[in-house]
Amino acid sequence: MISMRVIATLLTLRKQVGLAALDFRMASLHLSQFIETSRSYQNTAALLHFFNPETLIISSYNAAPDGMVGLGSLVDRCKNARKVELARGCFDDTKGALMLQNLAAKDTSAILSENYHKQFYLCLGAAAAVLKWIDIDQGYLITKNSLQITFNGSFDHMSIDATSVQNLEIIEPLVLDTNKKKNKRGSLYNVLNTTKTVGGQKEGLTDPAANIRRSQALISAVILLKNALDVLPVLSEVLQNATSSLLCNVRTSLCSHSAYSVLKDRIVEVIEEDAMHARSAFASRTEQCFAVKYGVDGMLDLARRTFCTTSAAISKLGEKYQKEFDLPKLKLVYNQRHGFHIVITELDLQEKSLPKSFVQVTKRGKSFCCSTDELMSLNKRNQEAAAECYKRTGRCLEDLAHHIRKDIRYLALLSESLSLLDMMVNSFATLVITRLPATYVRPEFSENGPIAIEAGRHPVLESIHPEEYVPNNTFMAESTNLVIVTGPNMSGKSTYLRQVTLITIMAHIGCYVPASFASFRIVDHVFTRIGTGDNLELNSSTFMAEMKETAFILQNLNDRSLIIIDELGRGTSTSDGLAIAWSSSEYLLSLKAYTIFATHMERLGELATLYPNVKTCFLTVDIVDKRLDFKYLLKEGQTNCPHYGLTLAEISGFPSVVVENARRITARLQEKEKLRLRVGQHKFQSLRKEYHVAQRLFYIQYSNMTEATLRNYLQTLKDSYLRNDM
Ligand SMILES: Nc1ncnc2c1ncn2[C@@H]1O[C@H](COP(=O)(O)OP(=O)(O)OP(=O)(O)O)[C@@H](O)[C@H]1O
Repeated sequence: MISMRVIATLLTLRKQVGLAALDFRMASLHLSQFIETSRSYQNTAALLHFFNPETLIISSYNAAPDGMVGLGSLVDRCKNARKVELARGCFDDTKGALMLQNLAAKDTSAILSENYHKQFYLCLGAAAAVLKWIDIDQGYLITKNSLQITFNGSFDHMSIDATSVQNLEIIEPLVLDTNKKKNKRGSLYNVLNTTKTVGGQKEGLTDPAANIRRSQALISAVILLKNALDVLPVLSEVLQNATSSLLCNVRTSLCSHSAYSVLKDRIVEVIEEDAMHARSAFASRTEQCFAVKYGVDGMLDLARRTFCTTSAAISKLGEKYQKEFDLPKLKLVYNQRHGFHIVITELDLQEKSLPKSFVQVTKRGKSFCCSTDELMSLNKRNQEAAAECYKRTGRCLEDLAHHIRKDIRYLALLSESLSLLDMMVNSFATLVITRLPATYVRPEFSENGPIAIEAGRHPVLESIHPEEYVPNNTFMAESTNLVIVTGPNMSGKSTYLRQVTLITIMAHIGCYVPASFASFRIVDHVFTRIGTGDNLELNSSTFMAEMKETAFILQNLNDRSLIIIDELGRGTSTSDGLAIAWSSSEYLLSLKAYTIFATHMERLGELATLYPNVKTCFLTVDIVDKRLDFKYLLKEGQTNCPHYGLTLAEISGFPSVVVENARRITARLQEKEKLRLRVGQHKFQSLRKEYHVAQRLFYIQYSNMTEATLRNYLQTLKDSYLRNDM
């Protein structure tokens, strides 16, 4: 979820929604325009939840189209946002397009062409309103060519609703550990969050409200910019042989652009060639004080001399204390809050007490922190000298900053490209390298092909127990679009469902995936229904929550959705529950969307005898010494561990007479079931066989088998058809 300093504008017309979200921290504007498929604006709500705006601007005229609930209730759901109503005239799409052309950091001819304008007039209108409001009401003016503009239509991105983001533990883990704290390593975001740059982490620009001294921030920004420009020649060399269009684009737009070398020459007229950004407080302070070249400002050179003299005096004072008090391990440490102070551990004190002249004593862990009158006075002079250096350096850099600002569009491109490379290298590529020897593969994509994953693994769970994790395969296609997964409690059903979804998401964000092979049909919406207990806040019962979540999925899915349902219909009577699960499945299998359904209801598996596009799978479990031995291996067919409920009851200490009686009842029920199923199976068996052969032949088009392998495959297919083994 993006937080803070986002202002969003909404404009709707019939079922179309245009949204503009202006993010102050990133100096970026996100435009979206799409057809709202949900009557209660669920897609729009998901987007607003993602942007989490502090202000939400809507048009004062927003009549609800037929059958829609109206914007009012949606806007009320954004509890953190201040609502602002503007006259419809402020949402002028022509003005919006002109403003964006003027403010955009990149060339906008592609996205603001006449075609685009006609098609996406709602989000352009929304953009006009937000830009007008920040100018007139807030007094902010956005500099020309400085705004990053992104556009998401409903056709080229995958949306994940807020509940699914929680269910899949994408940003934060659901499970609380024994200390009631969330396990911070347990989410997909934690696994991928290994980027090194600020942009890569999506943290963004400095918050104007933060209490950072202006000149210090300026010096640090200029040094960082110089360091970024320094790496461009190296980057150009590294990308020399790159073949991907993305990397080639980075090389041509960054490394060969003359604007960057001109900028660097201008910076090194003022800044020392070897000025580096340092992370430690002490090193960064020294770097900042000495960043500007000698001779640029006489007063600055004088302040530096005082800074050096006092720093040297402080260092000598430390040596003096070591000898005088016989404390060879005594250290003088610098931090931003206290400046220089004495640090000595209990152990190094060797049972001596601290000298009387040591004042302001505090204890941190096993160390004492303190100072002396002499050190405090030197510290003060040293701090004043540093402050004077910052002030003077800041002034020296003002001209330079003015010059740099003119090139802001190139800086925006530089920051965006380096953040992108950071994400690709330090997050995605690092993930692959650090998980070796576990395999991560480059996923393949097809327009209408299957989702096929070989030896797929859960990216988060695998990182916790790499040796023990059992990989599993997945195959879903339009001809097998409903997969029913059964298995006892704790056999790994939920994990498998989450694993398939997380692998799909990773593939769609451009990351390698934990599998030995993976191919995907483009998924534009992920839906999940995973029971996580009652929603106390909304006072919904388990059943009600289940129904609401399922209704949401059934109302909003489309042909390219991926749906995972972990149990449905448990919270009501057995017959009603099965009826709901059965009819929802029938609805889902009649569409082109792909669904995986985990359930304890074994009867749901009968769907596979009626519909050829339903596949049943089970997670294998053995019973050893009356105990369940979980294998976590997914196999095709019905469960290999029938009546595990009875086994569990027996292990739990049920009287044997009760268990025996239960076994007799189950056996009688099963006999009747078998008879009924035999009739059904007989009727559909030959049809199913032919369907499966046709399906396999059809999907050969998406494989890249060699001719020899293909011949082999066809022969095996023929043999199993003749053997009746399909
Ligand atoms: N493929 C796997 N390899 C190794 N361990 C696994 C695997 N899948 C699941 N597990 C382990 O099994 C535990 C139980 O898995 P999970 O919660 O998915 O079972 P479940 O069948 O959904 O249970 P329930 O029906 O009670 O919800 C997990 O916490 C995980 O530690």
